[in-house]
Amino acid sequence: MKQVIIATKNIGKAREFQELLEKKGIEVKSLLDFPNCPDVEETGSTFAENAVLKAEAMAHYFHAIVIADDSGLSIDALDGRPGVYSARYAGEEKNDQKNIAKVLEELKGIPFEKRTARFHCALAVAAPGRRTTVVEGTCEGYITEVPKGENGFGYDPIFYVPQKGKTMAELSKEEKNQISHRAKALAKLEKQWDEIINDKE
Ligand SMILES: O=P(O)(O)OP(=O)(O)OP(=O)(O)OC[C@H]1O[C@@H](n2cnc3c(O)ncnc32)[C@H](O)[C@@H]1O
Ligand SMILES: [Mg+2]
Repeated sequence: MKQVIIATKNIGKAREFQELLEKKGIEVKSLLDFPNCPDVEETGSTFAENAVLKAEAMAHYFHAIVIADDSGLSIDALDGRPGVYSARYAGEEKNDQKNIAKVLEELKGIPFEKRTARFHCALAVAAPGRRTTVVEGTCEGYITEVPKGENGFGYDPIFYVPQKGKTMAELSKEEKNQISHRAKALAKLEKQWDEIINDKE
């Protein structure tokens, strides 16, 4: 079975990649399987820059093909925040509940129709001796006034998906994987899939 390493320590992301790739017959490992691997500083100013930083550092570390995901939520009424700071919006501890509470506080009094937002996902594929490629996907929605739903991770409970009439956290994992920013970005990698998986260095 072919194997891919996803350069993430986020269990929510790792599970989604497992779900998305294992049906293609690809075994997915994440950095959670390698507890001693180093942390990569996300010093870029865009999702794409950060995805490249993570993918290239880990491809170098593992001498293998690595896919990194840098993603986040961009809210129009907050001038695009939390953006690339989504994971740490309410502090270094990366607490989803606190991040959600901060966003809801900042959006207090703003009516639903002005609470437009989108999830972004940049995926970078890196391997030693290979030119790094980047693809991106987005998913449009609205920020709710209260969290709803138990599925997913991160900001999913406050992200309303109009075409489903539910928050992202109320969708099943199959439903989220049909419409998510991550699934859309991954679909764009499909064309390069054979080359990536059957790497000919
Ligand atoms: O860097 P890695 O190790 O991959 O893990 P991370 O959680 O730090 O990941 P990012 O730097 O890409 O930050 C992304 C944050 O954006 C949010 N996010 C990304 N994708 C999401 C999704 O599908 N649903 C909800 N929130 C999401 C969530 O808060 C993530 O922590
Ligand atoms: Mg991160």
